[in-house]
Amino acid sequence: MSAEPILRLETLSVDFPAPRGGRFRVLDRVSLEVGAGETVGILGESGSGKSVTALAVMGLLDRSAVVAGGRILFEGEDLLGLPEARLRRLRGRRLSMVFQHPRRALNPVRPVGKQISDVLRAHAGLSRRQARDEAVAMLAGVGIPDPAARASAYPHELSGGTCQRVMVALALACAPRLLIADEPTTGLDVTTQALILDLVAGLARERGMAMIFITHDLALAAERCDRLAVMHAGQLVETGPTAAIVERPRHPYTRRLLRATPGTGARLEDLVGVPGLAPDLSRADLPACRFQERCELRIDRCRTEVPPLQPRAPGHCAACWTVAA
Ligand SMILES: Nc1ncnc2c1ncn2[C@@H]1O[C@H](COP(=O)(O)OP(=O)(O)OP(=O)(O)O)[C@@H](O)[C@H]1O
Repeated sequence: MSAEPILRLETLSVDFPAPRGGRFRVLDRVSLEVGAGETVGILGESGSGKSVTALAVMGLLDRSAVVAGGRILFEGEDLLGLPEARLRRLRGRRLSMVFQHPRRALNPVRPVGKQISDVLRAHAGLSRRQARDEAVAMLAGVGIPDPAARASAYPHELSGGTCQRVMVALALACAPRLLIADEPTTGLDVTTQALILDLVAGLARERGMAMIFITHDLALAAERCDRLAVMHAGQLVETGPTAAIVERPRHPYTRRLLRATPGTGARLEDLVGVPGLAPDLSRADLPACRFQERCELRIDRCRTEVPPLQPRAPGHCAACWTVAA
């Protein structure tokens, strides 16, 4: 990775109000780096904290969330505590996100071409005409046929796949330094999925953009990402180069995930290989390693002391008391 990563999360912790009063920790000291031109896949079961991590970076966490500690360094600047106006300027210009549900993320009462030209005008200072032409060119760039006509369509007039392409065009409109794609192809057919992922990967390579790819689909992440970060119940348990993790996973949870993944398209929740449920994060007696109760290798220490993320091979770290190297 280049000397200075585009994004560096340092021991980021996020709490939400607990149903019975107090707070519970949904992100527990998460540290992660993403370099220029690099795609990092964040993997984990539902509720493991992938979206909360993404929303924290974007400054779009629910108002009830409390950032309990850590830093979010974007190009060296801590995003936490930045005034909202400055964050808003960063979003869409240097930081962008493709959401899980494009129809919900797009403005339903504005034609899609206008939504893209709004971004171009606000952030790149283009004239109305330049922005309109550029928006049509961007729709063509994401493979939408007859882009000039589609530019004046409203989201409800377009298919799910086309809306997702519009989201990608919107997210890339101002050539961000970091793109976060949260399950960007959920609900799309395999062909459209591959087209969209190829498109984003191509642009990322071309522009040296950093990318975070959030998914449940381990096989897809293995195919698309340079590095992987595996999360379980709000804790980052393993991170490293994709090939190293796939060939020799160190954390017992990652090993189970790999054993449970027969091939591309398999979704973790469909599989039986990871026994037990992730713990209820609002429980008062949560073990220090949140995988402890599901782990066949557990020792007493796992209940009381959080294992640090430690290097096991170059660039490959795992947080576990029981794996030696
Ligand atoms: N607004 C909120 N209020 C309370 N708890 C929340 C809120 N948003 C998320 N959480 C909790 O934070 C935890 C992490 O959720 P998150 O959405 O990040 O998981 P995820 O890994 O992205 O899951 P999925 O794959 O299902 O999207 C979960 O326990 C979830 O219930």
